Amino acid sequence: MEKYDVAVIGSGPGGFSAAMRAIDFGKKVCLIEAGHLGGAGIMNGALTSKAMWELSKDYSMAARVDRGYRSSGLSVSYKEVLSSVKQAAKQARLQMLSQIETFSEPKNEAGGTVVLKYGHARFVDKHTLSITHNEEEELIQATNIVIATGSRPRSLPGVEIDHKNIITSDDIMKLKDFPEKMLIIGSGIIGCEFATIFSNYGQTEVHLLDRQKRVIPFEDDDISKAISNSLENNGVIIHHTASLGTIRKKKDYLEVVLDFEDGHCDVLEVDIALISIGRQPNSDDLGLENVGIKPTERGELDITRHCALDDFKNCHIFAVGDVSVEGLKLYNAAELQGRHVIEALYSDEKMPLDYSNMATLMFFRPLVASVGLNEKMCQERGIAYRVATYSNELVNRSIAMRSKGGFVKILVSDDGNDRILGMRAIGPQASSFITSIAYLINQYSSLKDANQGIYPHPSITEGIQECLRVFENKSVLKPEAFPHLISYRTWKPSK
Ligand SMILES: Cc1cc2nc3c(=O)[nH]c(=O)nc-3n(C[C@H](O)[C@H](O)[C@H](O)COP(=O)(O)OP(=O)(O)OC[C@H]3O[C@@H](n4cnc5c(N)ncnc54)[C@H](O)[C@@H]3O)c2cc1C
Ligand SMILES: NC(=O)c1ccc[n+]([C@@H]2O[C@H](COP(=O)([O-])OP(=O)(O)OC[C@H]3O[C@@H](n4cnc5c(N)ncnc54)[C@H](O)[C@@H]3O)[C@@H](O)[C@H]2O)c1
Repeated sequence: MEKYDVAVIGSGPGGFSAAMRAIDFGKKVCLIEAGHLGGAGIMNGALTSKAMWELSKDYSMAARVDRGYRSSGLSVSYKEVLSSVKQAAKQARLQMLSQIETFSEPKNEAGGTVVLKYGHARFVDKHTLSITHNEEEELIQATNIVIATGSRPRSLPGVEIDHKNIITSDDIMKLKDFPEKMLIIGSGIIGCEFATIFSNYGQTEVHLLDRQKRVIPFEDDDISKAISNSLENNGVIIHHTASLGTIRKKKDYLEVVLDFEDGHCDVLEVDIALISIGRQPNSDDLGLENVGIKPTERGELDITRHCALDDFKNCHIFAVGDVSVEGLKLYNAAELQGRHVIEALYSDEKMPLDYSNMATLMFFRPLVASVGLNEKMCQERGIAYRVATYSNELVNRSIAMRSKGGFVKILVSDDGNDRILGMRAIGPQASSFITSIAYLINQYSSLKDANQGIYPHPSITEGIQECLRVFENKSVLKPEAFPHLISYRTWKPSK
């Protein structure tokens, strides 16, 4: 039986980063993958959806008629879009394979190596895994085992996903053409991202089912409202306070009944129904019963701040990424955890993981970036705060881009320390500047520290600068002159 220092189950961002950091510590690593190399980090997930988003954004830009140009004969082929998206996935996968090949033999003094085995891994005992591939079984042993098996789309009780007309995000790349009419069930990040992508192409009538009054319900109302408005401006028809009644399969279409909170129903005919109501951890069929590990009711693996499934000192089995209960279900969270578990095992790194400055991007039109606390979180935790918003409409770069809408919103603590607590930014380039605020949060910086920055002109980041100045009543443009574009308020918990 082959023996390894570390076996990693799953090659998504969590598993791959763990395997690569283990090489740095001179370890002999076995990386096991049952499906696509790179997991949802690449295929049917972060990379492929972002490639689709980028292409759809370019197309929608070319289709504009309000910028002094008008393209003629513009057309788009879903097949060719997919071909480009597949190329993107292939490029990233080949890079991973190149590195795996490079380290199949020791390359430096530390001497770490990695072998990739395709197959489904299950625990036989605490140090032994069986790997099944094409009905052949192999056993391997490892001192430490990292479970990085990720997640899959959650199904909707009573609705059979046929992967043709009733689909999940895993099936988007199997579609043959742009649907004429599409219903997206679930208005979380995946639902709103695909609503943005398909509406950007303008080939599909997109309906979005939202159980509540606002999409992206975990964000503050002003953010959710801005996202709702921008989706609607892009042509998406949002059915707020609706739940799915029935889906009936007809010969050429789906007949869908939507039940609304006020008691009325709407019947729609669509070609495709996309179910995007969250994701389910891949913790079943891992033989966890053989090693005494019981997932939570939701199927997640309950880990410590060092990603251990038991007391760290006595633990040989760890879990990272979407399968775990900790952190946000994001690419960067999985990668952070994968790196951390190996550093905690083989170095002096003993600080528990801190997710407070983890930034997120949501790929709508325009982009939404977030880091740290929002008003809802502060209110739930009873944290007194001051909050300011500053519209991009007052920022010269945004004016030059002829870009409409978008704003930054910053929260600072109202406890005399003026600590930066969080930021939300809606607008172009939000992805590139969110990390500057993430850094300030990580450094426990105050408003005074943050105001030391000198921002380049003309840049969208000048909106952050002005927003920070609003707290100290030092902004160049004043809330009194632009009450609908600049706001400031405070909140304290009631005693
Ligand atoms: C449509 C979509 C868009 C997304 N966009 C973003 C984004 O823009 N930004 C962002 O930060 N996040 C995004 N995410 C989330 C991100 O992709 C995940 O959080 C991340 O991939 C989780 O990484 P992971 O390593 O935990 O698991 P995964 O990436 O899911 O990888 C797990 C791997 O384990 C393998 N596996 C499972 N069971 C076994 C087994 N028993 N044996 C062997 N192998 C096994 C699977 O085949 C899979 O390849 C998106 C997700 C989706 C679905
Ligand atoms: N840009 C990004 O960072 C990015 C992009 C895509 C996905 N992701 C990750 O993928 C994960 C999964 O995304 P998701 O959008 O599937 O989940 P989600 O948890 O973000 O949203 C699910 C939505 O479905 C709704 N819902 C739940 N049950 C429903 C039902 N029976 N009927 C109608 N609606 C229902 C919920 O109210 C919620 O709005 C997210 O947690 C996110 O972290 C991240």
